[in-house]
Amino acid sequence: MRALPFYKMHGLGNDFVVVDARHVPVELDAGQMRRIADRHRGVGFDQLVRISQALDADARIEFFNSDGTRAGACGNGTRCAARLLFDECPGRTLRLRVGERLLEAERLADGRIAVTMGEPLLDWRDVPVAVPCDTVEMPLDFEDLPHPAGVSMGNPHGVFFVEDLERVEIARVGPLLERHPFFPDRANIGFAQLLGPETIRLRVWERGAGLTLACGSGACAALVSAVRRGLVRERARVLLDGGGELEITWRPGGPVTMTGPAALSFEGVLSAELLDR
Ligand SMILES: N[C@@H](CCC[C@H](N)C(=O)O)C(=O)O
Repeated sequence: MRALPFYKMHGLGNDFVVVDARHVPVELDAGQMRRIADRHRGVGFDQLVRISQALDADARIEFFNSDGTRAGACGNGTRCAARLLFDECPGRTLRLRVGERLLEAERLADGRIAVTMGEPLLDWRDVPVAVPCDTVEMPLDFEDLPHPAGVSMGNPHGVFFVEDLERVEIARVGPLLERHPFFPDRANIGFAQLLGPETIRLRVWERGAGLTLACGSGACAALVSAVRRGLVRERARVLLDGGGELEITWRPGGPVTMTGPAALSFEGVLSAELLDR
């Protein structure tokens, strides 16, 4: 494959290689993606984001984890793709096709991007989890962790509300929970601590990418779970490891909205050597 231009972007430190396949076909296999994701020999990313044409939207956005697997949603990556599209053609709103979902993005006057992420799926079969249950509090017994909540934002999330985030060994328990038989499609594992009536601190072990500095869909899942448990009302600031925050809102029965920054770090070219199959 010939050299391929890319954008290196991030949302609160959750970082992406973004490729534009709207005018040239870009097909990367899992091996190529893992090579590009390698932070020593490649470029490094948590997710690769591919923008392509859509018949029913301004663009189609797809996401791939650093282990080469596909992700059905990515909040921070969606804002980054929207930022590129807004830079190219400033306008009030964009419609983005992400899997089955049609998302809407808006660039605010302060430069942040607001995305309507669609409705959370809350049935146990939709998360999915292996055991029929109420996903507000799921019967997963794991060490001394409390029972998690389950949510799909187009991708699976388990959210554990803990008293003290510093006491959770995320790098150890994250991979065990990601691949726990309770989550048949694996899952993104969030650990949330309530800091106030409108403030949640969140750390996420991401499926297929490991511990990341931020996770947009994870922030949506945490807010939805906190609302369902009566811990917050319909809005919260979610503070992430990368610094900064996402503002998430959700009213039961409606879509989740996520607002936050999207940064362009640099533009580059993926070498033919890196893209060799
Ligand atoms: N970083 C993302 C979520 C990425 C997807 C995830 N690892 C999966 O496999 O579902 C975000 O900002 O939402």
